[in-house]
Amino acid sequence: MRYVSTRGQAPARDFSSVLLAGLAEDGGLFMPESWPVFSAAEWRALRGLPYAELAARVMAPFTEGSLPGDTLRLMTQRAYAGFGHAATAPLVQIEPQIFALELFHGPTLAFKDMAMQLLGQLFDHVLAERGERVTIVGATSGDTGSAAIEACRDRDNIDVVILHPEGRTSAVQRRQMTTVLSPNIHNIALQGSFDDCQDLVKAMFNDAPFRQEMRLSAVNSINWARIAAQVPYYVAAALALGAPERPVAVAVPTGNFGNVLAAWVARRMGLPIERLIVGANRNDILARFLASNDMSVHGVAPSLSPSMDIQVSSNFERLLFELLGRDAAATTDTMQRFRAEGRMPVPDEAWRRATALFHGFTLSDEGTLEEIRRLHRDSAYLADPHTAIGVAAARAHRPEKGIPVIVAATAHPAKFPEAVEKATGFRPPLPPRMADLYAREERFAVLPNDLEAVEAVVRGHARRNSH
Ligand SMILES: Cc1ncc(COP(=O)(O)O)c(C=O)c1O
Ligand SMILES: N[C@@H](CCOP(=O)(O)O)C(=O)O
Repeated sequence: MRYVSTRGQAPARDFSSVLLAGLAEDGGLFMPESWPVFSAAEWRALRGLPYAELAARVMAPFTEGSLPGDTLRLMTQRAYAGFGHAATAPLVQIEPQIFALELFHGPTLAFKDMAMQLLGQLFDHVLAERGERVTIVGATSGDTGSAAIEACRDRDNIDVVILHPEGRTSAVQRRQMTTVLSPNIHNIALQGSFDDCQDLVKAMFNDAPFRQEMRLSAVNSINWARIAAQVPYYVAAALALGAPERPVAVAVPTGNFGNVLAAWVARRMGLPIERLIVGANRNDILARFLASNDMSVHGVAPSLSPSMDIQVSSNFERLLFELLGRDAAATTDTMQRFRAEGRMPVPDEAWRRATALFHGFTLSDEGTLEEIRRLHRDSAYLADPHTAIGVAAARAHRPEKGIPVIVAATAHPAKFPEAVEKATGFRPPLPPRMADLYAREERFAVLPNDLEAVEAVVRGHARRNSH
């Protein structure tokens, strides 16, 4: 499989090169040159397979030409071996028609592990094969950072620098990152929002000499490998609920638009997903876009679902590219105007095409607490604030009877104990292996929102590269 940039000015690349590059050299995001489509018989053949096997088969078209099928299979087996649930991503019915797809049984208790554990394997393999090393720079609103750190800690050929917005993650999320004292792991608490962190990461990639010198690589969902590794769980869930004979809907608590885009990709591959429901907190730019074609940035406001405190959703560019008929020049122009004016001018017919499939929903903090309370009371289900928004979104946009809704349950409630306790009176405990999290030493640097300052710190850490 070859990949092209949404901005049309970077050379096409294979999967391994896309993995290492992260962002395309022209500032765009990589997309498959064409979409693989599975037939109904091919979907049926995946039904009931162990998750690692299913994941390898679903991802195979994306890695074709870069990785032999057996190598990929070995990696998926290793990636999911350490998960805390035999089903890897179990599907739990929480009310009529609504099912939680629990994606939080990995080492850091959030859905990011589903892709990141595999990315760790992929980086190992490709870097060893090429005899190269990389400096990973990542932005996190709380979960990507710890999942990346967990997947890449103690690697000789990878340095990891993660930027999180100072004071805007939960304490558990922050400590999961900052208490990892491995020599190749570095945390920066940025005086700004997640959007500022993500802007700085992109700015480092767009600084060509710096990017080259540091051999930068990405673990955010700007990296296509992240999206590809998030497709299989939608396939597994849909098959379990009767696909390909029976259509399903998918509801996703959304921030950077990566997780819901992965569901869109599954649909593009022929999985019968009837609708995609996008849940938002008060940072509701995507819901506003879907309701009235208003994609304007209002500034990031803190909420009880901090991982979704995002206004500029990177992966929207991938959908835009498709909505504009893969017109890279129009995509570039639209993205540049968005950056310059803070408002994205999406043509009306493209917006209508989006709204035929995507439905938006916004929930306040009070609504989120009420939803956590309701799920606990009526379904004996303990949801974290992000998952609660997904469930409320599913209920608000529930399709006709007979079409089940898969809700991406994106984090374990123990990552957000204060919110869950406030709603239910019950404080979910961390698993025993994390019981001493609050007693562990933390290490991180606090930096202003300034590219030069951040690049200096990255350079300092990546200097190990030349030894
Ligand atoms: C717990 C949780 N839920 C939802 C989201 C939003 O997912 P996405 O950024 O893929 O839209 C995130 C962060 O990405 C998250 O960590
Ligand atoms: N919510 C994320 C933000 C980054 O998203 P990503 O999927 O692009 O890595 C987080 O928790 O860090």
